[in-house]
Formats: sequence, structure tokens, C-alpha cells
Amino acid sequence: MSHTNSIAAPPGLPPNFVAFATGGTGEWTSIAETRQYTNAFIIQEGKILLGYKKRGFGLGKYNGFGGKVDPGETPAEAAVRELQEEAGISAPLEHTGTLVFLLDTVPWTFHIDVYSAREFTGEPIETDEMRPEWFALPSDIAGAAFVSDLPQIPYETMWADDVYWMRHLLQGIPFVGRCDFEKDGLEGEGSKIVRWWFGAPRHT
Ligand SMILES: COc1nc(N)nc2c1ncn2[C@H]1C[C@H](O)[C@@H](COP(=O)(O)OP(=O)(O)OP(=O)(O)O)O1
Repeated sequence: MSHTNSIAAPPGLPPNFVAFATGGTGEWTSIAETRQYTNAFIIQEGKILLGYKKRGFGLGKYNGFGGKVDPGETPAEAAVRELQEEAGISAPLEHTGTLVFLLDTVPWTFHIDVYSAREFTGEPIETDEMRPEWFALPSDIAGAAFVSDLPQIPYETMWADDVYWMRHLLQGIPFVGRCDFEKDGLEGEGSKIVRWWFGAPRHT
């Protein structure tokens, strides 16, 4: 029996959220060791800053800027540090989302605190790990601020979960989500999403 379409949040997420996207089949994979990560996004009038991952986990994908939370650090401190290390900028990051991912190719559970900011200081620079690039917000979210000469958000070159929660992030609506991934059987390190559950606070 599948529990993935359940109204109730799956294991690993707080209970007080209402589902806005669920799907897939099978039982939720049991959560073993959990490792803490961060992911940070700069969202401005009509545009979002993403980074093209040049090495390591997620190589070749666009994502926010982030990584592992170091021992002794809070997630918020790690998010600021990773944004500086990977994009060369500082920002007043605010916690916007919580994501839990399990991949059958990785023996730990990813717990990712997602942050966003509407302003930043410094100039985004390419680093050894990430190449920052601006993308246009969808016109229905950007409104009059729509930037027609920027590329659209490249979901086809991002993790498969991103399309579910990105609109919440862009609109500053808090969200939580969980996805279980399985190896896609193709050459390389590709994974496909097999179960997912995303929720927002009850009042939104
Ligand atoms: C599996 O689904 C994922 N989706 C999304 N959108 N983001 C993910 C997913 N899995 C991991 N992430 C994010 C979390 C982090 O922001 C990065 C991974 O961090 P990384 O392994 O690069 O951590 P660092 O500390 O920067 O690594 P180094 O030791 O190589 O510097 O991806």
C-alpha cells in the first residue's frame, strides 16, 4: 500500500503543514543517519540567482548556493558561509523551507534548510564550485518586473524536486517537502524521484 498521497506529512517532516503536491508509489524509505545541509537563493525584482555546480554532488545541475553544516555551526551560519564561499556575496538570509531527501545511492538522509534573501552585498563571482547566473522569474509572479531578456529557470537541468517548491520560494511562502529518489538505471549518477510530498503552512 502506498502512503505517498496521504494528507499527513511523511516521516521526517513536521506535522502542521498541508499538502500541496504529492505523488509516486511505494512506502517511504526509513530514515537512518541524517546530515544537515543548506541551500540559499537570492531573489530580486524579476530574477533569481542560481549556481551551476562545477564539481561534487549535483555536478552539472543548477541549484541554490549551499552545502554541509559544519560541526559547531548553526544552519543559518552555514548558509551565510556557503553563499560567501560559493558565490562571493553576503545576504540577510531568511529561513523559507525545509527539505528532506533520501537517495538509494547515498547512505544518509539529506536535511536541507532553504534560505532566501531579496538583497545582497558584493558582486556574484564564479568560484571553484559554482558559476552564478541570473534567471527570469515566471511572468505571473514577476508581474511588471518581468525580465524578458533573461533565460527561464532551467528546471530540466535542476534536481527533479525543485519544480514542486520553487514557486513557493519565489513568492516567499514557507514550505516543507520530502522526496525519495532511486537510481534511474541510465549511465552516470542520474536519479529519478519516486515518492514526493510537499506542504505549506495551514493558513496559506
Ligand atoms: C536530491 O535532491 C536535492 N535537491 C536539491 N534541490 N538540492 C539538493 C538535493 N540534494 C542535495 N542538495 C543540495 C544541498 C546542498 O546545497 C548541495 C550539496 O552540498 P555539497 O555536497 O556540495 O556540500 P559542500 O559542503 O559544498 O561540499 P564540498 O565538501 O564539496 O565543498 O546540494
